[in-house]
Amino acid sequence: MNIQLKKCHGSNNDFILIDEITNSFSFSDLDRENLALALCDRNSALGADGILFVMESDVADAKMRIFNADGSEASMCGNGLRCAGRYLCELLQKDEIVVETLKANLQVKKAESIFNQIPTYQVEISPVLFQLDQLPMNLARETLFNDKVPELSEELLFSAVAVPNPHLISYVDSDTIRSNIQKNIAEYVNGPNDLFPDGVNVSFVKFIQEGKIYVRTFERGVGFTNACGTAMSASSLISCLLKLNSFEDGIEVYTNGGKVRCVVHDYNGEYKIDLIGNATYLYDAEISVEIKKPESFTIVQKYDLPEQKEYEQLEAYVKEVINQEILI
Ligand SMILES: N[C@@H](CCC[C@H](N)C(=O)O)C(=O)O
Repeated sequence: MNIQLKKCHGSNNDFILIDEITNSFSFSDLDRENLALALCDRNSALGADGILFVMESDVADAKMRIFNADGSEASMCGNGLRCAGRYLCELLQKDEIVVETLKANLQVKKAESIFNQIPTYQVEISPVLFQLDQLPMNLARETLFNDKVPELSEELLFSAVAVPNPHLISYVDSDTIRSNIQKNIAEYVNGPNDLFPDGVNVSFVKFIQEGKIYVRTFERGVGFTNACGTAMSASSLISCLLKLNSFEDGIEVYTNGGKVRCVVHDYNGEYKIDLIGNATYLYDAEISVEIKKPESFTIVQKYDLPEQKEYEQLEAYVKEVINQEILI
């Protein structure tokens, strides 16, 4: 069969978007898993952090499902929702829509450009759950907020939160960011282990100054990525709870893949986060693929799209900030 796809990114967290609304593919979940394994493989002709499948929904304007590069399905993807949200807004010719995801129906809207003329979308990140059984994380306590987990480190303080995909967050200094500590912890909790039976996204965060943080994330099902939208949102929330930042104020979140703005809302102890950032199209392509043997897919045609040029200016600016604040 032939599949038309769009390659896109949010903060250089890159995705293959497959439209199951316009095309009636009737994939099974095993097909989606195998497509993710084959098409996201960085040694293949495509390569990506995940596949976004957009579909019809009975309860919202449309549905998005996200499959990680290792074929696992995640309940949410913030950077992916900006890309799928843009695609769906354009398809449905609306500026504001509701998208069904695995665990929640989320608002998406076109927003003012975050930098120059870069296409920018705002997505809702919720629900926010602190109970450890929601991640799940096996510790003999109900929640984990800025506390030690001796199984992981004798020094670092961790917070655990599901938004609703699971995140483990530690605020650290630049030396720790540059060390192998994050890699070792993240590989441990994403391998066979007793603490996180389903794995977890692991972020190390550096507070730069009020309203400005840097986040580096090792994603469950992928490895280190340029950025993770739900991780940037969860890290912003933790920064407010740590009183480093304020609720309702914009927080500029820097990553190796770019910069977004997060606004954390506190509705009487119920939290929601707005994640505002780019949704950039890289190219359109058509592949020929045997669905039972997707690893032997070939590219039939590919059209590069011009948007990345503008994004490169944001990348240059962000690189300067990271060099000053993190590397030195
Ligand atoms: N990159 C995403 C999150 C993708 C899912 C994650 N790897 C998981 O398994 O939870 C984002 O932008 O939020």
